[in-house]
Amino acid sequence: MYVHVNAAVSVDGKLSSRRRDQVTISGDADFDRVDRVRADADAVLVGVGTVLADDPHLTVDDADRRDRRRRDGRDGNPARVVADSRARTPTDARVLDDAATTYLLVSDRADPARLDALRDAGAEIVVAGGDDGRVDFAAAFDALAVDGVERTMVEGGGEVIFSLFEAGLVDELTLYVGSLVVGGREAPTLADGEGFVDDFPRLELVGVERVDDGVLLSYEG
Ligand SMILES: NC(=O)c1ccc[n+]([C@@H]2O[C@H](COP(=O)([O-])OP(=O)(O)OC[C@H]3O[C@@H](n4cnc5c(N)ncnc54)[C@H](OP(=O)(O)O)[C@@H]3O)[C@@H](O)[C@H]2O)c1
Ligand SMILES: Nc1nc(=O)c(N)c(NC[C@H](O)[C@H](O)[C@H](O)COP(=O)(O)O)[nH]1
Repeated sequence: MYVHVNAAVSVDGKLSSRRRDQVTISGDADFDRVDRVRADADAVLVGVGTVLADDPHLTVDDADRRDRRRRDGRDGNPARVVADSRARTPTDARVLDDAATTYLLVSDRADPARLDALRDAGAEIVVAGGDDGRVDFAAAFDALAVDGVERTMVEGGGEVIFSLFEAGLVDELTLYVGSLVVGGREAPTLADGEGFVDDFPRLELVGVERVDDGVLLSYEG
């Protein structure tokens, strides 16, 4: 699985405010770039924290890009994937509408009745639990690959992105740094989780570009 993490942060590295509601950091050009990255992916992945906070749709906005995908024999939108160990995704979440296939990655601790309700709402359930009761991403990606998902774009949030770095699964990171200060010790950052104390993952900086009123940094994992 090729894993491309994309996120937008404030100058102080925050994904959103301490209220954890969505903060618009990207400008129009960056959102258009995000749409292009989505259109190139087989799947777009977020954690359930992002679903609960933002209720994202995770589809391709640009009709030409969707048409191009269909001409290439693909679905108009990439699949949507939610890391959701305990099946907390609301059954009326926007990711569960019929615009694309949606996989929920759950652990074996998820309540079977919740799973039935989510299946009825259109979700494909993938059980891939790790020893810590959370999603084992390596196992989940192997399961998705069987369905032809070879390229996944990850759109956050900070808990999921930390776990992917911890598991050594990040191939590429694009980070838009907007020119605003958010602050807040409880505000989510690019990589939260437990944090590293040694053996810090190192990335290779491969691109720096001014976009909107911010900077797009491109890294290889
Ligand atoms: N600026 C941006 O680019 C951007 C992008 C996305 C999100 N955001 C913001 O980020 C915030 C949400 O981020 P978040 O960090 O709270 O949530 P998140 O990373 O989207 O989701 C975290 C949840 O995913 C579940 N999960 C399942 N398996 C996991 C694993 N192996 N590792 C980590 N998590 C796993 C956990 O819940 P369970 O234990 O219940 O499974 C965990 O609490 C919101 O404020 C949103 O607006 C900003
Ligand atoms: N690239 C980017 N710039 C931002 O300023 C911002 N706040 C996000 N946030 C990502 C988060 O996952 C959002 O929930 C989805 O970008 C919403 O996706 P939809 O438009 O609903 O498909 N992403």
